[in-house]
Amino acid sequence: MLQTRSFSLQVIKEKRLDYQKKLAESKEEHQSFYEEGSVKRKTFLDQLIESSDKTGANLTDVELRDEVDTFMIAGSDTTASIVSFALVMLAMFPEMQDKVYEEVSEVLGSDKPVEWTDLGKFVYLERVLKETLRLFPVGIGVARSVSKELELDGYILPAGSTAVVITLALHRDPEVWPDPLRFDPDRFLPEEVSKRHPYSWIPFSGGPRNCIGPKYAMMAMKALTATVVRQYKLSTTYKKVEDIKLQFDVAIRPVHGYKISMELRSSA
Ligand code: HEM
Repeated sequence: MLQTRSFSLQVIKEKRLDYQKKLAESKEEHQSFYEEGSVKRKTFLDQLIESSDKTGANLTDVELRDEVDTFMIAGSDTTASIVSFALVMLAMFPEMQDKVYEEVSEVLGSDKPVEWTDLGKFVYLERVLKETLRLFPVGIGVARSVSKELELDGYILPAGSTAVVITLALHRDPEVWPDPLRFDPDRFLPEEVSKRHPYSWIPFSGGPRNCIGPKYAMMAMKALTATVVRQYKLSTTYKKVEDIKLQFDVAIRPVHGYKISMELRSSA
């Protein structure tokens, strides 16, 4: 981790020097540094360096690195972990795996790679991923500091205290989710969703400081899961959701690993 962080810092220093050099050149030549309107896209780091400079925020290299790290950790570990849990679920429930395979084959045909325009058509896969996010919501909960005294359901939360919502407990509450340990993607059929409180499913948290990446995350998870299921048949020694004992580090993880066997499909 330390090595990665010093590597990130090195990249940031170089990018920043590059930015300053190009900025000076473009001022001399009265050109836009980033070729506005052209097809050339800025990377996330380019955008950060530029806006830090233009807005006068003047983030230090370490602050920039922390922003980049937040994106990398918040955006990649989370998605990877949900896809891994989803693959375990599909391995555990072969009839659901078949359904996903059929959907993916129908949309993609025999050898077309997944494209952005295909993702909206993976409706059953989306329900599978949502049900996975319910049972294994990555972050165990979300915390907020209480800025002024608040009465909630007859309880007083004093100013200065910390309020924590344990997402995992909410997502497995039998009053909200009947038979909560049953993996059932059809809980996310529109007619079922409309029966529940909008905040009964909050894997990305809620309110003004919720996750910024749900749409991108869903796209990435669909693309990855579809690509794997299309090529491999999955199986696992796990028999039921209760068998997956969880440990809580920064994210929820299975104590005994994801335990998936993959067999290349004959049509792949
Ligand atoms: C399955 C994938 C993901 C899950 C389950 C997830 C979940 C969460 C949760 C629970 C929070 C805490 C929000 C709060 O405190 O209320 C959060 C924050 C955040 N997430 Fe995600 N996330 C995912 C993917 C992503 C992706 C793909 C990105 C970036 C592209 C991202 C960027 C962020 C950032 C920057 C924050 C901090 C927001 C803030 O403090 O204002 N996340 N995420």
